[in-house]
Amino acid sequence: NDPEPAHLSFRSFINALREDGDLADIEAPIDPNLQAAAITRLVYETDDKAPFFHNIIGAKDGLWRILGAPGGVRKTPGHQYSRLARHVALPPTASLHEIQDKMLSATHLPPIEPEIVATGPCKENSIEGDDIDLWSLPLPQIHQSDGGKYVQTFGVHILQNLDGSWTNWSISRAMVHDKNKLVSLAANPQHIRLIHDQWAKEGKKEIPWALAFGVPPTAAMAASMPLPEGVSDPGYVGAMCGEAMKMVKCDTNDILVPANSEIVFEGTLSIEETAKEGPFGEMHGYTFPGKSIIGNVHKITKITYRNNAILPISSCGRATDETHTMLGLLAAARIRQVCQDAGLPIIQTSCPWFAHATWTVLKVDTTKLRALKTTGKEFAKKVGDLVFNVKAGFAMHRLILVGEDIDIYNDKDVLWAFTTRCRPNLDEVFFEEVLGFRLIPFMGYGNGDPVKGGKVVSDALLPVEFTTGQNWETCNFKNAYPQSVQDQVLKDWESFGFAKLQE
Ligand SMILES: Cc1cc2c3c(c1C)C(C)(C)C[C@H]1C[C@@H](c4ccccc4)[C@]4(C(=O)NC(=O)N=C4N2C[C@H](O)[C@H](O)[C@H](O)COP(=O)(O)O)N31
Ligand SMILES: [K+]
Repeated sequence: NDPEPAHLSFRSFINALREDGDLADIEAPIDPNLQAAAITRLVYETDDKAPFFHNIIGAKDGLWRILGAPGGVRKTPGHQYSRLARHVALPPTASLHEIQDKMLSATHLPPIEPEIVATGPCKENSIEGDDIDLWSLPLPQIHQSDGGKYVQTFGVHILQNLDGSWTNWSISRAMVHDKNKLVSLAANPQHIRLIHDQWAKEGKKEIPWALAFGVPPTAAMAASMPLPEGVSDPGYVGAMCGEAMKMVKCDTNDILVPANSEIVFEGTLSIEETAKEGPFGEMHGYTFPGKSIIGNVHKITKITYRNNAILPISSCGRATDETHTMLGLLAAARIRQVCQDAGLPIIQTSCPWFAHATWTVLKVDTTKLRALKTTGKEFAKKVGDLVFNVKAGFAMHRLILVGEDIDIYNDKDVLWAFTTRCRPNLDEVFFEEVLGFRLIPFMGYGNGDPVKGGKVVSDALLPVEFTTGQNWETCNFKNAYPQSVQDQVLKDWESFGFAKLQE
C-alpha cells in the first residue's frame, strides 16, 4: 500500500475502487491474448466493475498484472462517475461538470513544479539493453483485428521540447514493433507530433522519451487533456493537487517520471525511423482490418518496474471507455475554457457518450447572449471559428448550442433540443476549411478529404432566445402542471400501484 492518496498513487486508486465496490478481483488465470481485453470491453458495455487480473498467463518476475477500464462508467445510481472522481480526489458522487471543473481548476494558477526524489517504487526492478525482450512479456492483444500487440493504451508518454522548457504528458497508442521497439500514432496537431517536428527541424536524430504506466491517476487525466502548448503537465497537475508531484529521473536519460509509476519504458523517440502502425480498434467503434498507417518508432533502452507491477489497459471501441470519459470529456472541458477565455457566454460543455467524442454540446448563458444583440447564424459562426481552430476542438466535428433549460449531461435533453430547435441547414453553419479528424470513419473512410472539413455548428437555440428569451412551456410532468397537482400525483403514485420513482 502506498502512503499517497488515490489521486496520487495508482495502487491507492485500485484500493479505493475496491472500497467503492467498483473492482472485480480476478484470481483465475487470464490470457493476455484477447481474453483480458474482451472482459474489459464487456465491462464498458455493461457499466460494470473495473477488472483487476491478478493471474495473467505468461506473467513472470512481476511483469505483470493488468487493470482494465480505469476510466469506465458505473451503473450505480448517483455514483456513475466515481472511477473518474477518484482520479481527481473528488467524492464518488461527483458530477461530470465537477470533474471537468477540477481538471480546469489550475488554468490560471501558477504551476507547482515537481519535486525530484532520489528513488521510488518504480526503481524496484529493472531490465536493460540486450536483456529487453518485449516478446517474452505477456503482451495484451486488445482486439482480434489489431495490427499488433498494443501494450500501450493507457501509459503516459513523456517528452520535452528542445530547450527543456516544456514537458508534455500525453496518452497515445503504441504497439510492439520489435524486441525493444514500439511504434506509435501521434498525428498533427498532437503535441508529440509538434515536439517531434521541432527536434527534426534542428536536425536531431532522436528525442529522449519515457513511457510511464500506472502513473498517479491525476497525471493520466492531464495526459488525456489538450492543455495549451507550452503548459507543462507536471506543473499543472501540481497546481491542481496543491502539491508537487514526486518524480524520479530515468536512469538512461534526463526525463522525469512519477516515482510510484508501475512500469517505466525509458528510451528515445526516433526522428527518422518509422514503421507500419495499426490497424487498431478505434474510439469510434471501428477496426478496418489490414489498414495500417505509418507511425514513429520508439527504442527502449531500459525498463524499470515495481514489484508485482500492474499494466493498465484501455480496450477502447464503442462507448463507454476512456476515449469517451477522459479524452472526450476533457477536450470538451478545454473547449469551455477556450470559449470563456474568449469572452463567449458558454457556461458548460459536455461530450455525450453516444457521440463517441465527435460532438460537444455547449450550454449558453442566454441572458448574456441577448446582450450581444446577435443572431444564431452569427453566433454559431463565431463559436465555430474559435473552437474549430484550436487544438481542443480538433477531434470534434459537431458543436450543438443549447439554452439553460437543457441538462447537457442528459442524452434525452440534448436530443430533444437538437431534434426540435435546430432546423437542418438553415440553423447550421458548416466548416469545410478547418482541420478534420481522420480517425472518424466518415473522414478517414468517407467521401471527402480525410483531414479537412466536415464540421458543423448546430444552433439549437430558438430565435426568441436571442431577443426576449424562452416563450414556451415544456410539455412534461414538471412544467405542464401546477405544483399542487404534481404534489398530489407524487403523493398517490405508489399507492396507485406504480413503481417507486428514481430520484
Ligand atoms: C485517454 C486516451 C487518449 C488518446 C488515446 C487513447 C486514450 C485511452 C487510446 C485508448 C490509446 C486510443 C487512442 C485514440 C487516439 C486519438 C488520436 C487523436 C485524437 C483523439 C484520440 C490516441 C492516440 O493513439 N494518439 C493520439 O494522438 N491521441 C490519442 N488520445 C488522445 C490524447 O491523449 C489527447 O488528445 C491529449 O490531449 C494529447 O495530449 P496533448 O494535447 O497532445 O498534450 N489514443
Ligand atoms: K495532454
